Amino acid sequence: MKVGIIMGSKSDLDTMKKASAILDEFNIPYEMVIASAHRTPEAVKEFVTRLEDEGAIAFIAGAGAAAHLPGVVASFTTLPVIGIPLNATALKGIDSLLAIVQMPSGMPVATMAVDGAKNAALFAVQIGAAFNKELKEQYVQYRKDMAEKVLADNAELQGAIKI
Ligand SMILES: Nc1c(C(=O)O)ncn1[C@@H]1O[C@H](COP(=O)(O)O)[C@@H](O)[C@H]1O
Repeated sequence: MKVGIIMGSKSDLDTMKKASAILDEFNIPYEMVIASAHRTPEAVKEFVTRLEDEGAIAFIAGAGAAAHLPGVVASFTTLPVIGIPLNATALKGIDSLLAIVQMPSGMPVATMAVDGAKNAALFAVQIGAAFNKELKEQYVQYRKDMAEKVLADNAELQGAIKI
């Protein structure tokens, strides 16, 4: 099980590292590359087709501005593509959000929130967990830990209010 992470520019790296951090947490192998549908189209095709041949389960594709990258990744694979619109221009991610979410019928890209790299990786975890019992258990535990933290935060707040 492997995930392909692709971003359009080195300037996207800080945000995209939030996706690789989650995959690290779940011990899911990944390859992360900078490749652009506009600037290096052949590299995008090579990466996507190679990872699909190697048994990848999904792609995470992040791009800002005129974000054609996730759609172009989808054109080269039948695997699920998770798109992350990135805040990279004066339009603050609205440009890339609209570019990614408005895929033509028949060519879906699962679109996350602007800069939603963490959720993109969790979505990939969910895809893997549907077919892997161990990963599902890990993800269920992740949800429990998150719920416990909210409950603990609230208990702390209630304690502070009483004082
Ligand atoms: N949207 C795309 C694509 C593409 O869609 O192929 N290639 C680069 N970019 C985006 O352009 C923004 C600015 O890139 P630079 O900082 O390199 O000028 C980045 O957010 C990148 O993802």
